[in-house]
Amino acid sequence: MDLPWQLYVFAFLVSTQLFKLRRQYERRKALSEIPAVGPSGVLRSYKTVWRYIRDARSVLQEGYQKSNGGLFRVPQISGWFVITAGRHLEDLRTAPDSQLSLDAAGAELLQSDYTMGKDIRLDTYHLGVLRNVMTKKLPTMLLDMADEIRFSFNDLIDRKFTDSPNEWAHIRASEVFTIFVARITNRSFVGLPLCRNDDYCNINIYFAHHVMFGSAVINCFPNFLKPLVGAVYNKISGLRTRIVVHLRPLIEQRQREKAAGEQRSDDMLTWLMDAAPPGHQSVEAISERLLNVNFMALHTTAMTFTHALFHLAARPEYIGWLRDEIKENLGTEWIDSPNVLDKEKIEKCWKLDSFLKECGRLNGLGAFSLPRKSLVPFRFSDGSIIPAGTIVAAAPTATHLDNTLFENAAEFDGFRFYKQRREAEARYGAASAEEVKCRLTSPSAGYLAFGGGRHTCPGRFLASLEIKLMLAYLILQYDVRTEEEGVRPPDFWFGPVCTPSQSAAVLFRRRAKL
Ligand code: HEM
Repeated sequence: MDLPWQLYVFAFLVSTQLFKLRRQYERRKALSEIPAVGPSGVLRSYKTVWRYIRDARSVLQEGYQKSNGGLFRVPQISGWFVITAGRHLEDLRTAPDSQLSLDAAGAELLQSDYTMGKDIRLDTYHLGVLRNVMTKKLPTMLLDMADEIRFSFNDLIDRKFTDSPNEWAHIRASEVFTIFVARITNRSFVGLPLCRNDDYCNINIYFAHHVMFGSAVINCFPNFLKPLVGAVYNKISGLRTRIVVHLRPLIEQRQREKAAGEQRSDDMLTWLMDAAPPGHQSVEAISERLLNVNFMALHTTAMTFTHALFHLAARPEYIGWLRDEIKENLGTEWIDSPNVLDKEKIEKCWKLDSFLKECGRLNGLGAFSLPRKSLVPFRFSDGSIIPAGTIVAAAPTATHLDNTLFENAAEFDGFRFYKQRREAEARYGAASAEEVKCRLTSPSAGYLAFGGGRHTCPGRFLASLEIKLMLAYLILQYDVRTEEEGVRPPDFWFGPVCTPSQSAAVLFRRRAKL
């Protein structure tokens, strides 16, 4: 008797799921030595999974405190994540990619092969461009960014004012400053006029939603169905195709200019085209690469800026202190003539640097960071072992609230790092390792806003410069306050992800004189 084909498919599906469950069971057994947050039984651990979805920050905080600087694990729908602190965090930061891999973690957590495209994992040439080319070009990028900042403040903020004197305009900060950052960043990624094109900016902004939502959907399906679900999802979303429509004319023009030996634009698009190895040079591949670089650059920078703006608006005393420092180091001429700016002058604003670092300490991107997947059984320096296939990460919020790392850790002190830096300078000299450690862009085992170790964010120098310039312009040109005076709008948390309030407004008032 012939069995119906549906039965074969059913048997295949059941056996792949059983195989998966068996692997999960073995991994669960291998991790049983590591203390768990909440009950560790298969069914009872789901209580903590639910708690994690609603309030990941407190789950990670509880694990961090109970483990006393050791490893701990938190349950997820798909198994357990192992979280590091102290010396284990140092192991995580320094482990080679062949043992603890960021790309493999991205492939699992973000389903990057389907949401972002396989190319970005198969060849990471964009990292070389960010670390080497972009960082050297910052002094010239700065001038373009300053010009775009002036345009965007005129276009997106000043238009909200009528002519009445002393007027306060309500600005929905998250929404407006995400558009700001998309324009300013893309001024040095693709130049004018594309950086001001609304559709182009929106594609880049919504790509983050595409990745986050897509990974949640695709993760619900068994591995063998993921390519199909991924293809359907990309077709429906359409963003990866739409970006090519905007970039094709620019890329083809630059290809023609290069062939003719002509002078080409000096921007991210050109640098990526020059660095792309064979097999990654098509218009589609370059467009996708730039879309992915934007994915990593835009929301991170916009959220960091907005968090800082909310702190500033709730604590007006800082506005005066920072204004004095900005005037002293940058003057005011650059507001109308960006050409007079230089990077060194901005770097002299130590109070601004410290203020931003403190904002990043207390209000970062979330409670879970530095995700890595173990490709082999990984041994920590104290001998603890996690099996291959485990997701391991750090808990930045809990680390940043650790009183043994930061005095009065729960308190906001905008000049905390400024005071430490002045002290380090006096004791060990300017540019000493101790002084450098206090800077916004210096990661450490206790400061994780930009990740750490071999994968420390390569865009942090650009982000720092961009945010400082935006804030400097804002502080010189406007007074700001929160809707409820002195009260910072509460952050929005979903699972381990933190964003500044999406609905809160900041009140802006134009200053009569600088
Ligand atoms: C304030 C803004 C930013 C914050 C807070 C931030 C934060 C981070 C964090 C936490 C990581 C993970 C590091 C790790 O796992 O160890 C990361 C990685 C990364 N960031 Fe940023 N980032 C920012 C801006 C940018 C910008 C502007 C760019 C690009 C121009 C960028 C490009 C990247 C890339 C490519 C990676 C992956 C590095 C790798 O694979 O080795 N980021 N960033």
